[in-house]
Amino acid sequence: MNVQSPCSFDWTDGLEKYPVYCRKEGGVQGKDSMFQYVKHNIPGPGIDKEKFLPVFIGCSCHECISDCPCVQRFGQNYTEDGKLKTSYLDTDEHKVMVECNSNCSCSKTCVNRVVQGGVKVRVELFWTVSKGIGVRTLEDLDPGAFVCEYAGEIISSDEARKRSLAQRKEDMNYIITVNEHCKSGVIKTHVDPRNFGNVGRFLNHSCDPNLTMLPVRVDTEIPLLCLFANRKISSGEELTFHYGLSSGEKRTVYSDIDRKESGLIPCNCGSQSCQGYLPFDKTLFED
Ligand SMILES: C[S@@+](CC[C@H](N)C(=O)[O-])C[C@H]1O[C@@H](n2cnc3c(N)ncnc32)[C@H](O)[C@@H]1O
Repeated sequence: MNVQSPCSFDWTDGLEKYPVYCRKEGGVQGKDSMFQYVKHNIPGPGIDKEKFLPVFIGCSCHECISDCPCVQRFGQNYTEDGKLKTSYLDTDEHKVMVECNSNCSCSKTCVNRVVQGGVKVRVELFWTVSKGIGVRTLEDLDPGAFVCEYAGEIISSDEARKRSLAQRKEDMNYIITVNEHCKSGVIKTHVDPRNFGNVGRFLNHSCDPNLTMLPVRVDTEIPLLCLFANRKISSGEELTFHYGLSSGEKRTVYSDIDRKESGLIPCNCGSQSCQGYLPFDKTLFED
């Protein structure tokens, strides 16, 4: 794969470790009118800024191995070479993952700090045949490799519902809702990278994806929605994740007009297990 820059500007505004360029074919315009690049989540409407302040107690380790209090409390989630343990990718039962944080005295290269540094691998944007812009990797990836966050504005459920209803007639939707089921109920996190987002906003959906999204916490209770390779991925492959549970609808039931009313978008992932439509959170479309 040719890693040379195919167009002149870096879509991350120099904020990430590696620049992200876009292949010109398909006539992708400059990004300035589309969105503002942010490396991590920012508070949006309806979110108390205090929720973004550090809440976790720090460790005083030099090297965070098994006796680090953070590792003892939240587990050793990563291998020595910074990959997510693959057992985490094979199960629907996910434990709470918390990394060392800004109250810890370990360095930025601590083995318990994997997702907090931003995009970890070289990627580029490209124009897909039927899904708009997509993201592909410019390097081979092993299972468990961290690729990027799905970062954007964190918004309240009311705001997510308002924005989803407003966006239902548009072709591109960006709001992702993650539901974490815990003893005290369901924690809902809504991220909208449409106006403020990182490279994750260009990841397309697939019914047979090569990335898995998992919530990881660093400083605050608000999780980072992190994307890890769930299998070996070759340089040049498009990176995709599953946008949610299947909507369960059949492709032939809706005409395009009905689709615009219902918010359903036909899925063009091309996989053998394609469910026909992009998944979405129905509760966001109820008045
Ligand atoms: C988060 S954006 C992904 C980036 C988008 N392709 C772009 O050009 O900005 C989600 C939107 O991309 C399109 N998309 C993503 N996956 C798709 C798929 N499998 N089939 C059809 N359209 C898809 C849909 O319009 C969806 O609302």
